[in-house]
Amino acid sequence: MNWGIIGTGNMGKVLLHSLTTSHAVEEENLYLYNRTLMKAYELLNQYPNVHVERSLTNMANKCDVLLLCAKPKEILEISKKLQPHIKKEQLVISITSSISTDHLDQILPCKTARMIPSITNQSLTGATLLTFGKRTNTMDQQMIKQTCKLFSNPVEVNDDNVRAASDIVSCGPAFLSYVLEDMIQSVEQETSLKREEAVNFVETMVIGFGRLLEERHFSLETLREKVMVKGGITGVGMEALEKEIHNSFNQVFKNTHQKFSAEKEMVEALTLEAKMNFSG
Ligand SMILES: NC(=O)c1ccc[n+]([C@@H]2O[C@H](COP(=O)([O-])OP(=O)(O)OC[C@H]3O[C@@H](n4cnc5c(N)ncnc54)[C@H](OP(=O)(O)O)[C@@H]3O)[C@@H](O)[C@H]2O)c1
Repeated sequence: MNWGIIGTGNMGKVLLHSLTTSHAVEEENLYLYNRTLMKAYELLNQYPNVHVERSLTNMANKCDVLLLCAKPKEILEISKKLQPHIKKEQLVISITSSISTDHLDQILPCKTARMIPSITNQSLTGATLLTFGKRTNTMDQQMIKQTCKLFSNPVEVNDDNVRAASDIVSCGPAFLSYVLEDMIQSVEQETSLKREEAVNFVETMVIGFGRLLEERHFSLETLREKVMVKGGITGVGMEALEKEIHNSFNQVFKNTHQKFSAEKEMVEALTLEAKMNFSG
């Protein structure tokens, strides 16, 4: 089975890495296409046996599964261009929350799915969020799940929960990095610890923290309880933290959902326009 990655930016590259290193797809069965073709050709240095194609038509002709790894508006443009070349048994997958399988179904005559990756998939961990289009059958769904299982923990999500789940799974690593960077900045301002040492301590701590959770030694709650002696040193630190950051993620999720609604409105309008052009 041949897989294609259309768009070799951040996420296209993460998926290229996770699909090949997990052997979910062998390099010989992977096809790449990017708007700026040179960037796709450059990937041959790292992945010498993948194929780079010069057009979307070639991608449609050669691949059974196509991953659309671009921004929402770009995905719609790509889908419109693919439309005349796609057959009903092919599978086209959106990797972005605001392009649902219903949107793709309105433009394309084939099977569709949504597969939202996370940067954590690069190290063959973390979740992928899956939604299956109405034209997929059980075999298609099993095939996608089994493929994702080789580099992640696949979880099915519906349209109502997709944004909240993506906020944690996909945006979460950026949010947590920010919080940890803030910890480093504060320790540098308030103590004699040098930045380089602080970075090293934080990175080592986070890797150990992840491993404790992975090995199921603690839940988040029991871990916190274990470390924090109330009235002890962690306890007084926690008092300050509770005052400063408690509930601060509420606004984060309000913002992401507001942007998501605006993006969905834009996608709805452009999908309708594309549909009318095809039928007219
Ligand atoms: N970042 C994350 O952790 C994450 C996680 C899950 C989902 N996502 C979603 O993934 C999507 C892509 O994000 P990204 O960070 O990978 O974006 P990105 O780095 O900007 O990559 C987009 C790629 O698509 C290419 N492209 C655009 N239009 C094209 C066309 N018509 N034909 C072929 N290639 C085209 C671009 O080519 P050029 O080289 O010419 O610009 C670029 O390489 C976004 O919708 C985002 O919401 C991101």
